[in-house]
Amino acid sequence: MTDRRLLLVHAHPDDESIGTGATMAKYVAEGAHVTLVTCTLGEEGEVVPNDLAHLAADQDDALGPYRVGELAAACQALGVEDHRFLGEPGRWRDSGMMGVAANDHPRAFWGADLDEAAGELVKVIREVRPQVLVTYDDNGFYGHPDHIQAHRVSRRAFELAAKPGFGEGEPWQIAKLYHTAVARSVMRRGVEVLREAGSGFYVEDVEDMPFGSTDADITTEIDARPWIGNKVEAMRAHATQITVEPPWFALSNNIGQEVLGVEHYILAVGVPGPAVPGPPIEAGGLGEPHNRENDLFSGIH
Ligand SMILES: CC(=O)N[C@H]1[C@@H](O[C@@H]2[C@H](O)[C@H](O)[C@@H](O)[C@H](O)[C@H]2O)O[C@H](CO)[C@@H](O)[C@@H]1O
Ligand SMILES: [Zn+2]
Repeated sequence: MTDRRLLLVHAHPDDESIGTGATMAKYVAEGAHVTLVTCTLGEEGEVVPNDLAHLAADQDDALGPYRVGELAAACQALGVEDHRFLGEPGRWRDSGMMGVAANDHPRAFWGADLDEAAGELVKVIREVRPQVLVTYDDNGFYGHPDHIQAHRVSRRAFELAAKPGFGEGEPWQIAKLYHTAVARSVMRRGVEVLREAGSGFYVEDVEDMPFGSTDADITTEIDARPWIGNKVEAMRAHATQITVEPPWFALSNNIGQEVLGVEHYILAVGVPGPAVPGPPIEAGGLGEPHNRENDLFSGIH
C-alpha cells in the first residue's frame, strides 16, 4: 500500500512525542501521510524550567500559547507537517489532573460534549481518509481526564465518520484502530538499569506507575529505533514538560523513564497483520513468543 495515511489523536502537546514519536518519524520517513490532532493546548501543565514558571495557569496563564510553539518544533523534529488542534486552537482547554478545579473550567476538554468534539474529528477523518487511527485506551493510558476524553472522542468519531447520512462529506471507514501501550516487562528492565545508573531521576516501582500492559496484551511492535534521535529531539522541544537525558527522560515529577525506540500498541479494532519475530529484548522488544505484527498498516489491502 503506497498511499498510507496515519491519524494520531493526542490530548496535550508532548503526548505525541512521548508515546508515539519514533513511530511517527518512521512512517513519515517511509512516505506515509501522518496527521496529528491535539485536543488541547496544555494550558494547565506544570512548568519545569524555573525561568518559565510565570507561564503557569495560576500566574500569567500563558502556557498554552507557549506549548503551541513547543509542539510546532516537536512536529518539525518528527517530520510531521500535518498538525491540527481539535476544532481550532483553544476550542477545548486542558482539564488538569483528575479531580482538580480546572476539570470544571467552561472550556475544559473533560466537560466537552462528546458528539460536538467527535464531529470536529469526523471532519478531519473524512478529509484525510486514514487507514489507521492511534489513540489511548479507555483509561486514557494513565487516567488523565483529557486522555480518557481523547479516547472517547476518537472512538465516537471512528463510528460517526463511517456512518452514511452523518454530517458533511463522504463516509470513511478506518480499517484499524490502535491504543498506545507500554509493556510492564519493558518498564521493569528500564527501572532496573535506571536504579543501577544512579541518575538524578527518581526511581519508581513499576507496580506504582499508573500505566502498563502485560506482554500478552501487546499486539504490535513498531521497531523505530533508527528514528529514536528524532524522538529525543521532539521530546526536548517540550522543555516546559520534559527533561531528557538519554536514555532517560522525566516529566515534572522527575520520575525517570526510558526513551523507547520500540513502541508498542494494542489493536482495538481491525484485523491484525501477519505475526513476525519482534526486536530483541535488549532493544526494548518483548520476549517469546514473537507472535505480533510489526506494521500498523499490515493486513490492510
Ligand atoms: C504526559 C502528560 O499527559 N502530561 C500532562 C499532565 O502533566 C502532568 C501533571 O502536570 C502532573 O501534575 C505532574 O505531576 C506530572 O509530572 C505531569 O506530567 O497533566 C498536565 C495538566 O493536565 C498536562 O498539561 C500535561 O501535558
Ligand atoms: Zn497528556
